[in-house]
Amino acid sequence: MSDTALEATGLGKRFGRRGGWALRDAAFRLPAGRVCALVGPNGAGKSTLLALAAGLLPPTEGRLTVLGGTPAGARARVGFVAQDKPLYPQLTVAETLRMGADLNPERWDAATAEQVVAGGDLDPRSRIRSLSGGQRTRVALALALGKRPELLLLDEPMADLDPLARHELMGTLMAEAAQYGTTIVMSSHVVAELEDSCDHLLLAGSGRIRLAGEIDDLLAAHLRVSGAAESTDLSAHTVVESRVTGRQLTALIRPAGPLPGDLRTSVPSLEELVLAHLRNPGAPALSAAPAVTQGSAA
Ligand SMILES: Nc1ncnc2c1ncn2[C@@H]1O[C@H](COP(=O)(O)OP(=O)(O)OP(=O)(O)O)[C@@H](O)[C@H]1O
Repeated sequence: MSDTALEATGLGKRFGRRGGWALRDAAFRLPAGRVCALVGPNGAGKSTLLALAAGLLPPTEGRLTVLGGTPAGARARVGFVAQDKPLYPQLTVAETLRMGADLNPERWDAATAEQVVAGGDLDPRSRIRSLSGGQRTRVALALALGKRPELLLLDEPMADLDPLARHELMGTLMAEAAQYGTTIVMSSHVVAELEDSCDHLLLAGSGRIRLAGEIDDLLAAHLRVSGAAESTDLSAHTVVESRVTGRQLTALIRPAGPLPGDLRTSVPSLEELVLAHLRNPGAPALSAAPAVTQGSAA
C-alpha cells in the first residue's frame, strides 16, 4: 500500500482546445491517512481536481498518481461523491444500496451503508427521485462509504445537509478515517467547519494550487503581525495581506527571518489564513509538504 494518496506534478486540465485552464501547474503531495480540506473560490478548479483524482477526466498535461498508481487503476479503491450527487432516480434507497453491493462484491460494507441511511430516518422503499437534496446526499455518502474506500473524494458533501446531519455525518467520516486509515479529501466553502476535522489543506485559486500541506505546518509558516504603520518595514518578508487602519498596520506574513521586536505577533487561525489568501490571489504560493515521490504510475 502506497503511503501517498495523491501526488500531482505539473498537473493541468483545460476544457476544449480554446478553453481556459481549469487547473494548471498543480504540484502537491497528500500523504495517505490524512483528512484534507480542499478550499477555494467558485471556479477555482476544486471539482476538476476531484474528477481528475476519481479518474473521470484525463489530465491535459502533467501527472496525477492516486494511491501509488494511475487514477483509472485506483478506481475500485476510491469513493467519489460528486457535487450534484448523481444517483438513479427510479431506484429505491434499498435498490441503490443493493446496486452498491453488486458493484463492489469484494469490498461492500453493508452495515456502514445501512447505518448512514438509517441515521436519516429514510424509508428504504422510497424512490431516489422523491428524496430531498440532503437525503440524496446521505444516500450518496452511504454508497461511497459502503465501498470501504482507501481514498474518499467528496465534493461539497455538507452543502445541503441540515446542521444535525452535518454533525452526525462528519462524525461518521472521522470515525471511518480513524478506524480504517481512509484518506478523505473534502471540498467546502465553510472553512470554520473544516478546522476541527482536517489535518491537511489544499487551497485552489484561479486554477492554481496556492497552499498545500499539513495545516499545522502552514499555520506555523505564517504570522499575524501588528505595529505602528510609520515604522514597520515588512519588505524582507512575504506579505500575504497588509492593512493600515489609522496609525496601525496589521498584516499576515510569512516571516523570512527575525522580526522587529516592537511588533505584536500571533499565529493565525485556519480561517484567517484561508481568507487572507482568498482576498489576495496574487500572494506567493506555498507548498509545505515535502514532495516525496512514493511508487510510480503505470
Ligand atoms: N465540463 C466543463 N467544460 C468547460 N469548462 C468547465 C467544465 N468544468 C469546469 N469548467 C471550468 O473550469 C473552471 C473550474 O471549474 P470547477 O468546477 O473545477 O471549479 P470549483 O472550484 O469546483 O467551483 P465551485 O466552488 O463553484 O464548485 C471554471 O472556470 C469552469 O467554468
